[in-house]
Amino acid sequence: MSRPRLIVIAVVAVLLALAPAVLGNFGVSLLNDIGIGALVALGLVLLTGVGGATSFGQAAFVGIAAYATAWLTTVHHYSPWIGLLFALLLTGVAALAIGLLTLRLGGHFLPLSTIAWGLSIAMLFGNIEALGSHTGMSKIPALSLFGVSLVDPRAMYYLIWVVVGLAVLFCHNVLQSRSGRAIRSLRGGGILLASVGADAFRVRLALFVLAALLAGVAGWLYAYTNRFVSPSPFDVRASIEYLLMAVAGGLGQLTGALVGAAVVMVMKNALQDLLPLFTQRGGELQAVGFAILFLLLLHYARAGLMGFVVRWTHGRFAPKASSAPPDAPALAHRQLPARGTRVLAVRNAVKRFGGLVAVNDVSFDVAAGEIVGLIGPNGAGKSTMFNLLTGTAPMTSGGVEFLGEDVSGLPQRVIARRGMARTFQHVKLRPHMTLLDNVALGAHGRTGAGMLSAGLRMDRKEEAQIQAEAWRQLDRIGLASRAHELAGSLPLGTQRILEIARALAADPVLLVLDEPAAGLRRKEKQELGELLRKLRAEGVTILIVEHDMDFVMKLVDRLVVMNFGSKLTEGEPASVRANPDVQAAYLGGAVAVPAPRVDEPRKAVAGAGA
Ligand SMILES: Nc1ncnc2c1ncn2[C@@H]1O[C@H](COP(=O)(O)OP(=O)(O)OP(=O)(O)O)[C@@H](O)[C@H]1O
Repeated sequence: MSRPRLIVIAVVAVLLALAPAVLGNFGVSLLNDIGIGALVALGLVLLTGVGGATSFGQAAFVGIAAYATAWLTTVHHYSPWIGLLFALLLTGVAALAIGLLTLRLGGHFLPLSTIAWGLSIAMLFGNIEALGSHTGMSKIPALSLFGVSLVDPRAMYYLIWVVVGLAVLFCHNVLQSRSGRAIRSLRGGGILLASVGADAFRVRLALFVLAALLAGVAGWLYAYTNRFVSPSPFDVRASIEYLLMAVAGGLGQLTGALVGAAVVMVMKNALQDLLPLFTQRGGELQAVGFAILFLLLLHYARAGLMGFVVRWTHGRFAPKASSAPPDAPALAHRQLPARGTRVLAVRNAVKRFGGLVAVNDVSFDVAAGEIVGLIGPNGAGKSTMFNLLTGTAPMTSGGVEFLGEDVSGLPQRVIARRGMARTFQHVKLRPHMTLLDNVALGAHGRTGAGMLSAGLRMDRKEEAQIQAEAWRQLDRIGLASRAHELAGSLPLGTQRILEIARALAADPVLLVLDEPAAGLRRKEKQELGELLRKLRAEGVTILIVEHDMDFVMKLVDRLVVMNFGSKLTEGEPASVRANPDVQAAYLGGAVAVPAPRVDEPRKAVAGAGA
């Protein structure tokens, strides 16, 4: 960690430690509320800010935990610590059930569904007699820790802020881990994650449960801080307040949760004190005040207050990145099949999009250690074929065998984990992640550390291996010196090469490349060609779609040519080049002479199709 960052953390910790000594009861209670709010907002920073799933129902999880522990300790007189376990269990199970039902909803439907369950859970609290209906439950016993009673808010203060500190550390660790890279890639879409062997739904579900558990811890602390629970602090209005905290502080920064909670709580209290001086309708105006703050933030400070701080410091407080790979043993390597054995067999593949037959009864094989080019004019069905064989899209009929096993119908992530890695025609990198993190994501399917072990830093050994692998692959493509730059800062052509490094980090048997040379300069193309030849020499099998005929002809062992969705022919480059049908497909039959170099098939075909 950088020195200035350590100093800032130390100063904040000392100030927080000294605060109860100098603040009155009101100040301490306010800081307690800020700490509890920060825990919920922390979950929202992860879920909404990083993971891209907006929740308007987080207060319901606070409520579930608060009521669970209140009920267990007041009605059944269990220890508050058993109450904590019960509260977290109930919150986790509720989040799992709600997540399973709603997280597959796309677009605006997910936030809408969070409003629905947020409303219904809060209403439920008010309608259950055993939970005190609308009056709630009081006389929650005080907490005690190592024989010390925490009945005094000053004593609770230390517990709350130690928990907040530990929660921030846990979330920070998670974000820097294998799970964290998957979470940070959620906005890149399910296909990207599946291509590295990850299940986007499971990642989102785990994140949803983590955010709910943070809200659950907040609920447990709430119950013992206030020693009274009633339905209203857990309704959708409270959820919106938590969301406002996360937005105000900065959805992209964990520390934004703390800053946002402080801003919203202080503002809420200030409005509560000030508005009655001017009007009797202070309560209503307070809601208007918050609405205006929300609008101003969305217009002028979407990155929140911490976004300003990050920009102001120019990232100087960012953790110091290591400029060398860690010294760690290599990740386990896959046994590559013997050269010449069949790696891939596509059998009578058909794909229909409504009335359009994009792939029509195509069959071909790819053997271990060869480079096969899939070529054809624009719209021939090459990318669709890639999507079918990688499991990205389902076939209408036909089958695919990979390494001797039928993989037709298997999810993309399962096929990826069996050793098929791909790149995309439209590059799918995470622009705000470093080159190193983007490549490390590729090793997801080879490793297994989950969120819990990452949060507790029990994944150190595996993480060092992943980092070492990512450095190795970056070095292979000549980008190691730029490891800590953001992927979005690279030119498009270089981003394509970075995608290859990510695919290589998966230790593939078959590398499926969709137009890797597009946008590359001459020298970069030469280097790419050298890299692919080197990979072939190492035993990696490569299937490549490419429009640059010069590049393809010099590189591949065999070509499969598609036209209008069907296979036109296949064979060695020289024979394919001399094939009149192929020339006709590329040049529309307008020129019947052999074309030794077809530089721009797109233009030729555009002319042909006209
Ligand atoms: N999701 C889709 N829905 C409907 N039609 C599609 C879809 N994807 C592809 N197509 C159509 O299928 C045909 C084949 O497209 P595809 O992208 O596979 O061709 P291609 O050979 O990869 O072309 P290019 O070289 O331009 O990338 C095209 O007519 C395209 O419009």
